[in-house]
Amino acid sequence: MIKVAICGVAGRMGREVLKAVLAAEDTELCAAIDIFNDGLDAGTLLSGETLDVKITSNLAEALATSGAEVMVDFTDTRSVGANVITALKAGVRPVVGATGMSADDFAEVSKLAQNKRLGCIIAPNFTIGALLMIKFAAEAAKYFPNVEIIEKHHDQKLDAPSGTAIKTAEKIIEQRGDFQQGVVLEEEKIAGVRGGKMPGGLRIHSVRLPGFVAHQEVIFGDVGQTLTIRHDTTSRECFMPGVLMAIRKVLRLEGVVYGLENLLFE
Ligand SMILES: NC(=O)C1=CN([C@@H]2O[C@H](COP(=O)(O)OP(=O)(O)OC[C@H]3O[C@@H](n4cnc5c(N)ncnc54)[C@H](OP(=O)(O)O)[C@@H]3O)[C@@H](O)[C@H]2O)C=CC1
Ligand SMILES: O=C(O)C1=N[C@H](C(=O)O)C[C@H](O)C1
Repeated sequence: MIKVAICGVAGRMGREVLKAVLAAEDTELCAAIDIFNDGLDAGTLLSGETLDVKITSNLAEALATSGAEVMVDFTDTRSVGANVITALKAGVRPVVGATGMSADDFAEVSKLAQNKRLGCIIAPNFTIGALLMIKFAAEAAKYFPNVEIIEKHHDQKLDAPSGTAIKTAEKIIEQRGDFQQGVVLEEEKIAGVRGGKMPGGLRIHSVRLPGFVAHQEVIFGDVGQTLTIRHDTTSRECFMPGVLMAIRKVLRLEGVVYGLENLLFE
């Protein structure tokens, strides 16, 4: 059994991971971490059945006393870097779902994972649909270098753009090299109206509204035609096969793997 600590366990994704870890035959919940609910049994987050694992806000202590082998983090952009650094220092392998880690924290995490020879998976998106969308978008960019990304999420999301949109843009930019899109003389009459600008002029537009879960369109344009690659998430269960795969694979890795595509499409 793989001993798993879940950080951010009381959140939308944390609860889903809790269900998945309890249901899988080869994983076992050993620690449950969240800011509030200290001392409550983790089972209260689901049906109320006692799991004999108390929720705690003290990550370092939870990792030191629970025998955790893997820490799954679905906290948020503000906390994820520090949590992952704490896990690696404790010799625990992180599977990171929370998006928006700072570049400085990413660099420190990479160095720590390498020096300690510990696996660490940082995955902006765990769904097969999104991974295929990114793969197909990178392929299309060879032929359609003009492209913009629209991502739509629920209105409680803290980071913008989404980690998935950033990853998609990075893969497209890798394919199209120094290509520059758009008109140099363009003027924004309302600041931000053209979205966020990535290298080469690739724009990302972030929509935040109740009613959405997670959605993205990658729109390619050429003379007289457009091509749209679109992915829609309608519930959070779809992330779980990827999370469980990462929990299993991280045990055999050394260093950081950024993006599940590196493990799926090897
Ligand atoms: N990689 C992927 O496939 C996916 C990634 N995500 C990402 O996962 C993250 C979580 O999303 P979601 O579940 O919707 O968010 P939620 O806000 O529902 O959950 C986050 C939880 O983490 C808690 N938390 C925040 N900081 C800490 C900390 N330092 N220690 C312990 N717990 C903490 C929050 O507590 P409180 O509410 O009190 O602040 C909350 O319970 C986001 O970054 C999101 O972008 C989401 C879906 C899929
Ligand atoms: O916050 C979310 O909900 C999601 N976040 C991830 C991201 O930022 O890409 C993955 C998915 O889009 C859901």
